[in-house]
Amino acid sequence: MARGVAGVLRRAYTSRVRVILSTRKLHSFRETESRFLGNPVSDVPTNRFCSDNPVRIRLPWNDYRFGSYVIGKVRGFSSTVDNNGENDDKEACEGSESDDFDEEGVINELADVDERLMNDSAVAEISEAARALNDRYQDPVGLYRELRESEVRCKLQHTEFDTLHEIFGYFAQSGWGANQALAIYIGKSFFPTAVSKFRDFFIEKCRIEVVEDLVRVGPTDEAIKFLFPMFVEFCIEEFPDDIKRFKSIVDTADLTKPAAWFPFARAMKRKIVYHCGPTNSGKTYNALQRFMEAKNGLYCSPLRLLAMEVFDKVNASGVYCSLLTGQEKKHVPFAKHVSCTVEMVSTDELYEVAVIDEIQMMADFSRGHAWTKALLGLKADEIHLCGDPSVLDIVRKMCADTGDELVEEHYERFKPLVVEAKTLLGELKNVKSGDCVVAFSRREIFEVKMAIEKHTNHRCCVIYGALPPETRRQQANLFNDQDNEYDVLVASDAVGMGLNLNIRRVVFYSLNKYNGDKMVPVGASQVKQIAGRAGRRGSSYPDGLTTTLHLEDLSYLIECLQQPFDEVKKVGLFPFFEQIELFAAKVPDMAFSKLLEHFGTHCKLDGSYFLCRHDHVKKVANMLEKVEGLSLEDRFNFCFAPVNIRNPQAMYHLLRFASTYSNDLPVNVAMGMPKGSAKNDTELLNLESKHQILSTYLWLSNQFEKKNFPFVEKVEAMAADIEQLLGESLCKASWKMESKEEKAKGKKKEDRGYERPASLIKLVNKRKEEFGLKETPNKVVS
Ligand SMILES: Nc1ncnc2c1ncn2[C@@H]1O[C@H](COP(=O)(O)OP(=O)(O)OP(=O)(O)O)[C@@H](O)[C@H]1O
Ligand SMILES: [Mg+2]
Repeated sequence: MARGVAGVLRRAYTSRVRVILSTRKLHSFRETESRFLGNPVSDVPTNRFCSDNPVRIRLPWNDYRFGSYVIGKVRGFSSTVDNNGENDDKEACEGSESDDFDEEGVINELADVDERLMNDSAVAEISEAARALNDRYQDPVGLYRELRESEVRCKLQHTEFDTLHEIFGYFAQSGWGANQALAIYIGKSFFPTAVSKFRDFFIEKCRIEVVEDLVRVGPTDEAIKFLFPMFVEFCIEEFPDDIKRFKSIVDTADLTKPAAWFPFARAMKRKIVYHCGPTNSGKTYNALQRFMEAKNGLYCSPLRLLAMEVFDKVNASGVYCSLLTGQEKKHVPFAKHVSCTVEMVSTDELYEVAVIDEIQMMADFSRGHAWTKALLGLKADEIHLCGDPSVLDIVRKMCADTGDELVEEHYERFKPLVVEAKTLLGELKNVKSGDCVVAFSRREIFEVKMAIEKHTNHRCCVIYGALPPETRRQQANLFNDQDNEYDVLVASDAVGMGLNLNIRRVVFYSLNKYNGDKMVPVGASQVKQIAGRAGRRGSSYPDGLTTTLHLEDLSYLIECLQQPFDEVKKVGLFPFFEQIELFAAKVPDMAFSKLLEHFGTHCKLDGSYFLCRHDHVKKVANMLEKVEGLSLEDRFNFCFAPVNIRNPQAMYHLLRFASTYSNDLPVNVAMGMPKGSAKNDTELLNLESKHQILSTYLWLSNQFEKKNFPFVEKVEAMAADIEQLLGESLCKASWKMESKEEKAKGKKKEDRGYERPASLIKLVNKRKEEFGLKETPNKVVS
């Protein structure tokens, strides 16, 4: 080893090396592990082994020298190093940080040696050394036993000692090692300590010839994989208490078999009917027909507004139906049917027919768990799912797991959606009666409304997320009613799901949206949902049109509408309170926000599920940390209250509600009521904000005992007053929008007429040129 092990290895890893290992040894390791833990092999968290997933390991020296990655495809513990060109594939390229490559450093070090040859020879050398190591010690567990029993202390040279330290240092930092160690319940935080204890043991006990062989392999993945089975045996003997403790934490965070959480639903033979198709194809209509025929039923909606629409329709057709949302319970006497928001689903009641609308929302990053829970847990003889085809495959898989019968019904749109190629040519004065102009921010919505009302004779209704559903409904009714002057709707994506409005044409004002961090193009499935509001069967405009304000956005719109539905591979899950409670018992004295984070890092999930994001919950949990005297369950409920975390006033009131509750005092809303409708945007925002606070109170009153929230009637009356004021304000709204800076400075913006924020979709411009979209005729897309 004339050039020194470390030098050779560094050079070796400038070329991409793939480590291929056999599954046989992995399996034998799993058996060892399950034997110890008393688990059948199948209970072991197999996802931790990543047996089919490439593992990307950052080499410790990357940071200061080569900046390259090694891709190891882990299939077991006997390893070979394979540097054939064919393995030098795109995975390696994806992960490589070749931009950081310190070329000068390499050149200095390698002097006049041909780098490629050097790498190849170095790799070959390691490969040879690793092969020799594995051939010589085919039974690492046996070797470990031998070391355990050995009385002899081996004498090491300085260089060997240093290289061993390098090897174990590399081991302690190995992502692969830390992941594999999870399978024997060595947690990631304990892993480096376990490795350092193992190093001390190894250095003390190891035979000199093993050390020499290992040193030849150096700080590489091969060395780790050789040492790993010994490490496992060592941990099992040395750290039984740590392993048991960690295992019990992991077991309480086990989300691997969500179907088993609902034994009653599992005991039933349920029939699942999947109404699968695009927007405006009659999916919800047909499911509701079955719902209304049943002797009792439950309809689960993605939106309060849609739950209200169904509540109205079902009652109007002579079937008594109650309404249940987080904020509102409208019990209709003798009703055996309920229209609810999906978060309010009870898995305790027995129904003949349940409908879960917009089932593709199972894949939603934050709310998906509510749909998953409804599908797995509802006790209904028949469950009708309405949705697009994106979750069809995963629903098939879930039904196979639960043993439910699945019937698929496929739908086509009643009438094709036609894209108007002419667009509005950038002029809002080209809007027509029955248009819905879609913008993705509150500010843009008002700018559009003002511009249309200033430059045309049309009057606009508005619908956006911050408005209470009652106000949205009132605006929707105003627009749907043909006997008034309000014939244009300006709306955000809040109009997107399932609603039936009298829309002739959906016009996209822009196709960019703020995602909480930056502006991004609106996703294809959302564009489809929104465009699908045009031309609903039974409305005044059964032929649907869609277009954009600007020609430059048109090709992106067409592209979205033509895109096939993505196939969803995973759906959302979230633990029940009881699971969090069990977990909390294992990690006492942990702050609730930390507890949620801890749960997130320790939970086990199988490949079809992901843990829903709960950043918003953690923010509220952080704020409520200073409120003492709340039980874990109370805290859990407060943290899930619907509150706009970006609204300080709303957060302040939630904090007050929680503090009052924790002192066992009746919770009240201390808030001045506005005297009249809004005369400017600040006053309108104030109305919206006040309504949100009242809405939070009402939601909490449904989670906690009535004695703690005794002012529900008063708060409902206040909320109704504000809804009234909001409705009046929106009809009268004709003020100019101010920017944040102008608001802060109290300055008026110079009137430059209508201006649109610059489009993000530069790509579209390019494509427009490519396809010469100016000549595009109207296009039927579905
Ligand atoms: N067979 C029918 N007879 C009369 N009206 C119908 C029929 N089927 C659907 N409709 C009406 O067509 C409109 C669209 O139907 P529906 O809401 O069921 O579509 P959808 O496929 O659920 O659309 P989305 O994906 O947007 O929710 C509704 O107003 C509905 O009442
Ligand atoms: Mg529908």
